[in-house]
Formats: sequence, structure tokens, C-alpha cells
Amino acid sequence: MEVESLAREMETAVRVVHLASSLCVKVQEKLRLPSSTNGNGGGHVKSKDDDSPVTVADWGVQAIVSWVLAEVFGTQNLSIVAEEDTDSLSKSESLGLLDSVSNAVNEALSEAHKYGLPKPDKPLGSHDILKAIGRCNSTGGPKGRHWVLDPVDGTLGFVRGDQYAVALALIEDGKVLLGVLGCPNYPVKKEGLRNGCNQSGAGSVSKGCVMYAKRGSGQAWMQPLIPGGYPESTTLLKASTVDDPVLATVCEPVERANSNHLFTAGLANSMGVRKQPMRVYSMVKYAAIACGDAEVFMKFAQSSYKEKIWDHAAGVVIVEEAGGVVSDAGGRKLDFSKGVYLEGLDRGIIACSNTVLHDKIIGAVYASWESSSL
Ligand SMILES: Nc1ncnc2c1ncn2[C@@H]1O[C@H](COP(=O)(O)OS(=O)(=O)O)[C@@H](OP(=O)(O)O)[C@H]1O
Ligand SMILES: [Mg+2]
Ligand SMILES: [Mg+2]
Ligand SMILES: [Mg+2]
Repeated sequence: MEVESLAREMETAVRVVHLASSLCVKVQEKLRLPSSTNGNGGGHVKSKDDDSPVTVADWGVQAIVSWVLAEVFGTQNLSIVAEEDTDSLSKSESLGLLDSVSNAVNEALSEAHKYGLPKPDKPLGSHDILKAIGRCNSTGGPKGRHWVLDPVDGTLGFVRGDQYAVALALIEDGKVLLGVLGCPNYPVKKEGLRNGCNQSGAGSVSKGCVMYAKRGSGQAWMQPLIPGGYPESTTLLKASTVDDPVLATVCEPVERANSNHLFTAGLANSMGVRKQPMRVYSMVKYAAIACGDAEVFMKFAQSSYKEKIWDHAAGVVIVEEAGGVVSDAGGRKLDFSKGVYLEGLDRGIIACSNTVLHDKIIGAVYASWESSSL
């Protein structure tokens, strides 16, 4: 599929995810301070109506991404579909929380120029911040361009000091054109040190990266996350070529409530997977497939749960351009054209590093579905 250049969109998306990730790193550090161990991260964490957590970072990232996109592309026809809203943040009892969000946003935006992004002339006020967050209330749909944002995916992982992702994608006429994933805690293997310092070939590990891909390019890329600025190096990503289930690493959500661990264990067993599942929060699971650290990601939510587009859009295009395959459990592509939800999803999501493994899993799903307890 031929896609127009999208150079400005991609450049902006990658840079703003770097900036947003830097905000997340700082907020997560604060959450880990001893003064924050009162259960709500020193006031930085709230519960939503469905009991899921939302934090200063979720609102802060949404405000930053929305503000930057509006500055770069203008507000006319700007459509952003994103997870958070301003309902609880604009209540009078949330003044302290809104202050914390403002501080985090202004601290990050004051560094925007170091990322090659516009920065405000003066710090944004609470009103500007609420406006930026509230602007992301588009419901997407089959026509036109829509930015899709999960400001913090895996908020539970985030508050637990674990893995999470900042996920931004651009959809046009229902197709994901580009995706960017910020993974601030992802362990990235560096090439073995050269010049005789380390000849073992094992390489060292550093933390944090941004992955991105453009639809139809056949390439997915990774940049390191560096403190206080935009990196110079970029590495090509390649999904794993392992197609023997015995050697495959399968990842899945951490929470039992989010995916049926029993069903996926039976499925993995029936196709000959031997390794224990790698349970990881957030779209970092897609990242692991894209960079060759895992071969399979399966998620089978309860049948009453409807998957949202912001939990998958960026990950899907990155995995596919790195050489992988993503579908529902019936083998059909995910449909990003129906609004906020992945309507018509057949049972679950299966992302694989290659078609051979993918075909095997789809076959195993058909074989084992009858006896499942879903
Ligand atoms: N009941 C239920 N079933 C399935 N999925 C749900 C459910 N509730 C929430 N969510 C969505 O799951 C997102 C986190 O998915 P993960 O794969 O990271 O799950 S886990 O945290 O590792 O268990 C999480 O994304 P964030 O809210 O951005 O963290 C939710 O969109
Ligand atoms: Mg999410
Ligand atoms: Mg989220
Ligand atoms: Mg959430």
C-alpha cells in the first residue's frame, strides 16, 4: 500500500512521545518516593468509575500531546480520540490534583524546544490544560484523520513502578497510518561493547525506548529514550523468525481480569509452547514482539469487554511493519474504522512475529475453543 510521506506527522508524533515519556519518568519517580506510599501516590493517583487507576501522568501526557498537535497542525479539523476526560479533574475538590497536572505539564513543556517542538510563551494555566485534555473527545470513525492516544497504557503497571507505554497513532479512513510507542522502562539490549572492552557478545542493557512505524514502509524503528532531549541514534527493528512453538515466548496481560490466563495456557500447551508466559503490563507486549524479544502476544478478555482502539492502534502497525502479524482470534484484521471500540472483534487478539506461528495459533484456537471456559 502506497502511503503519502507523512513526514511532519511522524516527526511530530515521535518527538512528542519522547517529551511525554520524560514527563512519565518524572511522575513515576515521584510515585516511588516514600512520601507517596499512602495508597494514592501522594494524591497523584485517582480511581475511575470502573475502579481503574488514572494519574497525573495520564492527564499530563494527554494535555501535552493535545497541545503540541494543536500548535503544529492547528485546531481546525484536529480530531483526537484519547482515553482520559476532564470530568473528575475539573471538580472543585480536584484543585490540588489539577495543580499537580499543571506543574508536570509546564515542567515538561519548558523543555519542548530540546525535542524540536514548540513551547508555550508562558506557562499554561489550568484552563488551557483542561481545554487541551477536553479537546481529545473525538469518537473517530470510518472517515477522515484521527489521532488516537493512550496517554499511559498499563496505568496499573505505571503505579506499581513497572512497565507501561505512551501510545500515539494516526488513523485515516479507518486505517492506521502510523504508530509510536514510548516504553520508558523497556530493557533495551545494546550491542556488545566494541574495542575489546566486552567481547562476550552479550551486550549491556539500558532502559527506555520509543518505537515507531509508518504503514506500508516495511520498516519499524527504535530510538533510545535519553534524559532531557531527543536522541541521535535510530535502530531498525525486526520481529523474531522463530516459528517453532517450543522456542517461542508468549506474552499476555498481567491481570487475570484482563485476559483469560487459563484459556491461553491451554492454547499454548496444545500447540507445544514450553516456556512460561511472559506477563507484562501494557502495549509493551507489542513492543516485545516488534523487537524480537517475544514471538506471541495473546489477549482474551471477558466477552462483555469491548477493546478500545487506543489500546492497540500504535502496537499493531509497529508489529506489522517489523514483520509480524496481528489479527483477532478468527484471523481477521482488527477494524479501526468503527469509532472508539474494536467492533466485531472475534473473541481475542493474537499478535505474532511471523505468519507461520500465527497460522499455528489460529488453528489451535479453533481446535480448543469448544472446550474453553470463556
Ligand atoms: N476488564 C478488562 N478486560 C480487558 N482489558 C481491560 C479491562 N479493563 C481495562 N482494560 C484495558 O486493559 C489495558 C491494560 O491492558 P494490559 O494488557 O496492560 O493488561 S494488564 O494490566 O497487563 O493486566 C487498560 O489500559 P489502560 O487503562 O490504558 O491502562 C485498559 O484499557
Ligand atoms: Mg490502555
Ligand atoms: Mg491508559
Ligand atoms: Mg486507563
